[in-house]
Amino acid sequence: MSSPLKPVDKAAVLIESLPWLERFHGKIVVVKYGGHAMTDEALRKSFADDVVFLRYAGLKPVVVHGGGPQINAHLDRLGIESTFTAGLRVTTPEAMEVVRMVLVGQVNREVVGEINRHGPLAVGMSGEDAHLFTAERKHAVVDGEKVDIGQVGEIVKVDPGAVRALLDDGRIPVVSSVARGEDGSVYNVNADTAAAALAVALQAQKLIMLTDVEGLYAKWSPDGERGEVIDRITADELAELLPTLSSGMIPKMEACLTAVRGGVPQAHVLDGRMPHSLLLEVFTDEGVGTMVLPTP
Ligand SMILES: Nc1ncnc2c1ncn2[C@@H]1O[C@H](COP(=O)(O)OP(=O)(O)O)[C@@H](O)[C@H]1O
Ligand SMILES: CC(=O)N[C@@H](CCC(=O)OP(=O)(O)O)C(=O)O
Repeated sequence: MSSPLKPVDKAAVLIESLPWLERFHGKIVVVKYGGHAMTDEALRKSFADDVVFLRYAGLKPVVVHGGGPQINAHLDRLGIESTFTAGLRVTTPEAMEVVRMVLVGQVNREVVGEINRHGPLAVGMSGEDAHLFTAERKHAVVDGEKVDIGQVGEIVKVDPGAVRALLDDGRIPVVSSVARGEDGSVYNVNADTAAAALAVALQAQKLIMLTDVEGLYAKWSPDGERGEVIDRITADELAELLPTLSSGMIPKMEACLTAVRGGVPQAHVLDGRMPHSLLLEVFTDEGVGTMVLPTP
């Protein structure tokens, strides 16, 4: 295959990754793979290639996947209405059955299958397996008021033993964001929230969120307003900005804040629609998207 790059430029690209390879060798990176970044076949393949690349480059990637659009499609097919409050799906017992079926039975299998085209690397798990996530019922807060949103869970305990065992065995854990309560109830956990909780429990070096925008816009409205993409923000600055955010960015940026305040050195929001954004973030000097850092 011919390439527009001269050999010397190819070598420059490869060598640019050396400091990052050194820095992240053997380190855990939690990647949140959003449902919007998996709607296209080519993107699913490039995501799987990137995760396998990270693994063979000596990092320890852990994937936590979402599947919001896939759940919506299934609920539509069944004629079940679904709404979101503060970025979280209001989850009736009927919707919970669909959420679990789609995340664990469909999306998880697809992500595992795509990665395993490269070899026996990925192992799928639900947050219910080996008590990975224990959750309690969560309420949303809208205009200062507590609002009931059904079987939505807030993670109160993470037991990452099974994930660590898979990493020690050289595997790539692929986790669905469904959790159990102490009382045996099943909960729908936002996948960003689940990824952050796992990144903290594993003391990951990075949390990377792949979504359907370039990063966090300084200004955003549903009718098309877009400000600049914020390339770096500290935890304290983000905490100040949080009350002004809307829709899916609320759980996503809350998750970045939880991760960084919980000891993860960097959390990133990247454009999952751009092929190989994951590799560019980890292995190049520029970085892409929005990076959240601890407040110095
Ligand atoms: N300030 C903002 N910057 C970027 N996106 C925003 C912002 N506020 C709200 N959004 C919305 O949040 C969406 C991402 O959240 P979500 O749809 O939950 O993604 P995912 O499925 O990847 O988790 C964006 O597509 C955009 O519509
Ligand atoms: C409570 C809640 O909102 N759960 C999410 C879980 C999936 C998810 O988070 O998917 P994305 O990452 O693709 O948005 C939902 O039901 O859609």
